[in-house]
Amino acid sequence: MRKYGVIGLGQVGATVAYTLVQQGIVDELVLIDKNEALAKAQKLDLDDASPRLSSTTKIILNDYDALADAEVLIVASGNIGAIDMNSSKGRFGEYDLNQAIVRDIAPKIVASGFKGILIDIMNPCDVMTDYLQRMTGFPRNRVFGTGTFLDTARMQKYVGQATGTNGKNVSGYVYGEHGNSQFVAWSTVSVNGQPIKKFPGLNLDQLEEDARQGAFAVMAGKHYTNFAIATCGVRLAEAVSADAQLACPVSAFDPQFGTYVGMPAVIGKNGIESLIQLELTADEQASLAASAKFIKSQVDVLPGAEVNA
Ligand SMILES: NC(=O)c1ccc[n+]([C@@H]2O[C@H](COP(=O)([O-])OP(=O)(O)OC[C@H]3O[C@@H](n4cnc5c(N)ncnc54)[C@H](O)[C@@H]3O)[C@@H](O)[C@H]2O)c1
Repeated sequence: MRKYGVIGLGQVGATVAYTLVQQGIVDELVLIDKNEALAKAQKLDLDDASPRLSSTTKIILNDYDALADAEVLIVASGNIGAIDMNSSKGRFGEYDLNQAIVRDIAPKIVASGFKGILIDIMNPCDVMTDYLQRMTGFPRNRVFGTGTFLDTARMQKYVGQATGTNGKNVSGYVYGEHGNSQFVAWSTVSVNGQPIKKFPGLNLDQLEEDARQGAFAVMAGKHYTNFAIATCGVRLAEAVSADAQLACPVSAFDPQFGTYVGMPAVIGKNGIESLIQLELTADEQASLAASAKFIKSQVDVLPGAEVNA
């Protein structure tokens, strides 16, 4: 029996839940949101789909205890309305509100006896992932964030468009913060197996900026993003369940920096199975260190963050 949990049933959590139910990925799904009416409505809506689906998912509502035997817990709580599109704070518009969410949910997750892998989506993603790990005290391999998995998909899409290639055939990674200090490590990027430097005339700075601003391009029209991030979250959860040993960029704890930061890692049944340390250029290494330093500075000041630092 496969059982997952999702905390936060707004645009992102609801799309994660819908994907899991619609694709028959889980047998049981624990859905949790502090907004009882919303949680109930999401369950009703998903249950209404059940007679038309080829699989059946049992949905358990607002019961932390039911997480005890869940394999994966996806944290998609947050306050998307706190992000001001016109502010340079970006995802840090949610910083104050979402750190309080961590302090609310972390003890409840621990008390539930949850023993699985926790995947954080909540923004600012690297900071909240690190804080969740510290406040739960779970081993670091069992907690990771979606990090730059989505930013890397955006980079693949834009590089694919610029080179007339399907983005699936673009490899390489966006490193660093899921936020302003992220960067494309161009030394890792190739198109159909050819290094990016073999494609002259590309405006790499613009492509990097397009990937960095990808969320805001979507938010300009609908004030949230959901499909791509839910796809990323579900893909990572499935990689855990299948012990896929999937190499992909996520927000993982790097002892070198003492914090969570976006970098390639191998995902399997233990969560982060290993970090992939690529030989970056000196500039890329410096950008990664600077991004990690910024993330750590934002976590270290949070109440209680010193406990499991
Ligand atoms: N990492 C990424 O790449 C990425 C991409 C998109 C969105 N996000 C983030 O995901 C989060 C969710 O986005 P959204 O658009 O669904 O936001 P949303 O505001 O629509 O939904 C958040 C939900 O969390 C619930 N919630 C708040 N506090 C809670 C608590 N203490 N316990 C349980 N539930 C609680 C709210 O009731 C709400 O239903 C945000 O932080 C957003 O910035 C991250």
